[in-house]
Amino acid sequence: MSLITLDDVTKIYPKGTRPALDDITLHIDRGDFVFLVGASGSGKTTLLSLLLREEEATDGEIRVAGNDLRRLTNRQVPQYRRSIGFVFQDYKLLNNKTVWQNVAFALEVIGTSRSTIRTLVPKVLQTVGLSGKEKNYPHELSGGEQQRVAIARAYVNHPQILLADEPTGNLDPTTSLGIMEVLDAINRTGTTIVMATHNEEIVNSMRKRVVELHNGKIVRDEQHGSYDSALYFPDCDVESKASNANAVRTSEGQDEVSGRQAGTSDAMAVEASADDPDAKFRPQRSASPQASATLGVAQSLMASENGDEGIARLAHSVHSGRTGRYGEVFQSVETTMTWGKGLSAEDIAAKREQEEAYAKRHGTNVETSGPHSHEGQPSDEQAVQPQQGGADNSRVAPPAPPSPPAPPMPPAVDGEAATQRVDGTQATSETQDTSDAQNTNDADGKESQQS
Ligand SMILES: Nc1ncnc2c1ncn2[C@@H]1O[C@H](COP(=O)(O)OP(=O)(O)OP(=O)(O)O)[C@@H](O)[C@H]1O
Repeated sequence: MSLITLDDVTKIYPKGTRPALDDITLHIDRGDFVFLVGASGSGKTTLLSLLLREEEATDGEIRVAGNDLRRLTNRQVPQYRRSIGFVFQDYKLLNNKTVWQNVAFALEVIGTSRSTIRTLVPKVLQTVGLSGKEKNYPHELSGGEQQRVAIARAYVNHPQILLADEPTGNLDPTTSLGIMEVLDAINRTGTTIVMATHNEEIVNSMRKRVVELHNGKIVRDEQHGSYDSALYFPDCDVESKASNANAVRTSEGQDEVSGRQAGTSDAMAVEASADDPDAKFRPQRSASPQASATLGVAQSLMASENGDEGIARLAHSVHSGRTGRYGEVFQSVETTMTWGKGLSAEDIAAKREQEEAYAKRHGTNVETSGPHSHEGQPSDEQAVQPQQGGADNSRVAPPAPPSPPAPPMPPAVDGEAATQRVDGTQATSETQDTSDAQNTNDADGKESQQS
């Protein structure tokens, strides 16, 4: 029996002019990874809201993990939501709490003992690559790091279902890759993931099940599916980038179809071996089943040879600069400046000065020459630059890119980008003892407690 079933479900909002969901039927099995795709307004968020029981269906039956959501009383809803992790596009962290406190809070509200919290929080933070950031506040983190906190908070209770609404929507391709690695590893422990996204690069690389919505109806439900965002974002700028990207692909002789087929069978092999995905990583000693699961994810993340083909493809795609139509258009200023190298605005400015001085000395053009521009490769200095405060703290070593793109020359350093960086010099977190996390109040946190 499926873990999630929607049968003939319709949702009409009170002020809606048409059904947001129109008689949809969808069954999702335990352990599935499902991408919900479709144009803006097609009903993706509505579907997730119904599963989270934030909204109620106008018609039809929804069952989640044995719960008939029509029969759930309002008093039972909070308890129900605790069995589901939820990750939002805009993170929804508690800004007045540290990383540790944000994650611990999710456990406190369900009455987890302090000792279990002390065991679980560091493990889940390790899982998402945030060890060392425990005392930072959300404003001291990059977008990718904030999303990792949100995932840690959603996953710390090891829910059987994790719903994610555009979790990479605000992130650059490199950072998104790190987030997908975490979600993929979580999925491999058996957690069912339903993720709404517009990011075709992710969908096409991961080749999971794809459910496509259009005007509230399911128009496609495909195993190992793909997605063409140009259908939904037919902007001319995007279109021209798309044709350029396709030209690059063709000239490189990349066989999309055969690649896809190979990937499909690989993906199937991964799924076939997923009957007991925890087995390989099961820890010898652990405080609880939750701790085991969390540690399992951490171990699978660190054992890169266990990474699945979808992530490898995504890493290859991102690192070779094929960031896709949507990705290119939505690259953040921060990424454009650093190309995911984790360089601070100050570092970039210094590097720029260095290059200009070099060009002046040698009478060459700064765009085409300089100490760090040989053959279009990033300099060694850039490559080994510590990731302090960088967009992606993942410990996962993605497959080596065959030929990394030259880092784009940075535009003038602006204050906005500078403030997005985490430079680790903030004093606020230093005064906060980690143990305070266990003494957090809940009054102010209720507003955004996830799930
Ligand atoms: N609270 C609401 N009241 C009335 N109409 C709503 C409400 N929320 C969503 N809708 C409508 O329901 C439809 C589906 O919206 P939904 O947010 O589910 O789409 P979506 O696919 O998630 O879009 P996006 O990709 O932009 O997030 C849209 O027509 C939207 O305007």
